[in-house]
Amino acid sequence: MTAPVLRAAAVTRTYAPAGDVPPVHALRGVDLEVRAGERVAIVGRSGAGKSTLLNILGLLDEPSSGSYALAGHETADVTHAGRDALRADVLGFVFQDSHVLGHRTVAENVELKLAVARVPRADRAALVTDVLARVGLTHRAGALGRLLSGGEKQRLAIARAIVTQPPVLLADEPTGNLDGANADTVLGLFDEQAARGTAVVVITHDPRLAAWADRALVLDAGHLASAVAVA
Ligand SMILES: Nc1ncnc2c1ncn2[C@@H]1O[C@H](COP(=O)(O)OP(=O)(O)OP(=O)(O)O)[C@@H](O)[C@H]1O
Repeated sequence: MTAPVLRAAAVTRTYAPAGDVPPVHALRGVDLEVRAGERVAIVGRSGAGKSTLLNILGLLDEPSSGSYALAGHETADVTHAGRDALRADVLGFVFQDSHVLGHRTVAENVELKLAVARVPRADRAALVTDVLARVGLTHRAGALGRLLSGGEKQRLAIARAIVTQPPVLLADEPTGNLDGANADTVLGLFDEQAARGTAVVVITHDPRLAAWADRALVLDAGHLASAVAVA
């Protein structure tokens, strides 16, 4: 079996606020391995530690203890600059509110991601064209981001996240603001990406996403528990 593309081992994260406030043990020893092409949903109540875990998986935060390896790199051994490069090369992010740049066109929104990922300028236009076709936004390529509908914005967010063909796609409530049809479209795009070998990890309140994933895990008070039995 192939090595996991993402491996968290005994990860804890304790927030230690200043003053008399007691520390918060947001993650209490999380083990997680995800392989290429797997679709994993992590569900949990508000305050369970989902954002904390996503921040660590996305290299936006570091564990208090334990280890996290991404695409074969032990992240504790990576320099600050190395983390930025690793994030750009290995990760795609999709957030609930899409973070689309409203005053840039759809095509520019995608091209900016390629620039950050240091893709040569000469290669960018073809990649933008290809990914906009995949998410069904070819006809909106010249439209400003702020003029898109909610579903279109989320498809643009996905286009940006997948245009570099990252080995790992992390999504935070990716269907939270969408109606059923648009949510299905988003999950269909994730399916396609997983079929291309990307590991897709979705963090959500929505138990329906557990039914979509290959594997569903429950985060409860900082513990990541066994797969949920999906009805
Ligand atoms: N910067 C911080 N300082 C102190 N405590 C924090 C901080 N960030 C999160 N927490 C606490 O850590 C715990 C886990 O928070 P986290 O945001 O990871 O949960 P969540 O599952 O994402 O919640 P939600 O679904 O409501 O966004 C909560 O008790 C929260 O109050």
